Amino acid sequence: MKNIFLLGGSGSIGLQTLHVIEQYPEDFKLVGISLGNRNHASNELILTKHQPLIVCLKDDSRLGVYQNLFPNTEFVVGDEGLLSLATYPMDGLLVNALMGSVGLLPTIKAIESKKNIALANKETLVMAGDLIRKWVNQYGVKLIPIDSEHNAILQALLGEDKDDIQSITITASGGAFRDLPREALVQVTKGDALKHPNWQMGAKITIDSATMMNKGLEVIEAHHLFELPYNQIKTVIHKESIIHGMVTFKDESTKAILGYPDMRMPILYALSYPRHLNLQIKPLDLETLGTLTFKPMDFERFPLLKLAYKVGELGGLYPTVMNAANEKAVALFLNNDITFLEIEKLVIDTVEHFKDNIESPSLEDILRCNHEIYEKVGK
Ligand SMILES: NC(=O)C1=CN([C@@H]2O[C@H](COP(=O)(O)OP(=O)(O)OC[C@H]3O[C@@H](n4cnc5c(N)ncnc54)[C@H](OP(=O)(O)O)[C@@H]3O)[C@@H](O)[C@H]2O)C=CC1
Ligand SMILES: CC(=O)[C@@H](O)[C@H](O)COP(=O)(O)O
Ligand SMILES: [Mn+2]
Repeated sequence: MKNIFLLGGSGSIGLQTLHVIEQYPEDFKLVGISLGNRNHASNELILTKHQPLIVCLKDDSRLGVYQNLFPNTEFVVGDEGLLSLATYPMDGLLVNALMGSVGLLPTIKAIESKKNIALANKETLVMAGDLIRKWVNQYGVKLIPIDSEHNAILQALLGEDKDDIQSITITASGGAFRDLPREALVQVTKGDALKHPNWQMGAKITIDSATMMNKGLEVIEAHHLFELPYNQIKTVIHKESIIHGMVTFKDESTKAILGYPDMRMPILYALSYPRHLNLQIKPLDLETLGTLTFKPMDFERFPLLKLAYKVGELGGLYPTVMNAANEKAVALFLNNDITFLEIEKLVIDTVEHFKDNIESPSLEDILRCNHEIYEKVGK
């Protein structure tokens, strides 16, 4: 039985993780969870069903209500509460399904408390990939990606020698506006941008997908996960999202992992790694699948992906700057404060004006930079 600590339990990945856990009562036990404020009825159902030992609430607005309903559960609150959950003194796997930079510190604290990590929160690796890799090695824990492309590449790499890799390829659906030229982006709305063609996901990543920032974050995430230079990390538009990731070896043979777009597959693999357990989802049927299509990535059409490669190469605080600017710009867009194209502009301008890079920043440098950029962008 594996103990599971789930951060971001009320979100898209969080709820799908719960769905997976519920299919395997003999294998996984939810012992800790963090929950937001979106749906209290759903939160109460989760707590009734799983009876976790510790629960982190986003704020204390309904703390008393929860404490009365679940007197045997320990409740903690806010950012400090996330750290208490991450460091809970019990072995287990921490699933980080938080959205954004808030995910970084709990990941680090969980590593220090020797928990294995199943990581959906890609922002963690974008901001502090070098430090995370160092701590993962130092504390001897596993870091397993949930992000579908990286999870697929992890599967394709199992049993292979890193020296035999020629390149890895991350596929991109193209997002909500993949068929629109740049000129048409002037008039797109929030509602349009939130319509992802293939995946049902949280709002922030859905917008990142429409700007192609998501692929940029994923390229940096892959650099840290697989310890590959950026010229060995490729992206291609694959609008069906059936192939999630590929590894090409030096002899030109290529391994690809396929499946319908359903996050329960990579989530289960991250929970059961390196085993593949039964999963009751739509079986892949090649006969009805039809044609799989591929288009070269257009870096002029998607300048944020081009920026991410540049920022990744520059290293230091640059990925944190890009990530913080993007997180703020997307929040402003979702709040109807800026237009879709202003997301790109804010992110590019912020990176261009940044002059205080540090080659090997400490965690404190990264957190301070993240906070300063987030506060400054859009002001
Ligand atoms: N959704 C997907 O299919 C995929 C997601 N990812 C990555 O996984 C992560 C989560 O994505 P997704 O599930 O879509 O996002 P959601 O927005 O659906 O869920 C995010 C979760 O984090 C919680 N949260 C956000 N901010 C805070 C905070 N400050 N304090 C405490 N809790 C907080 C939310 O609470 P609340 O309920 O209140 O909003 C929610 O539980 C992201 O990094 C994303 O890039 C990667 C691949 C696929
Ligand atoms: C499901 C998943 O892993 C997302 O990160 C997905 O990749 C988003 O789709 P895009 O390919 O459009 O970015
Ligand atoms: Mn992905």
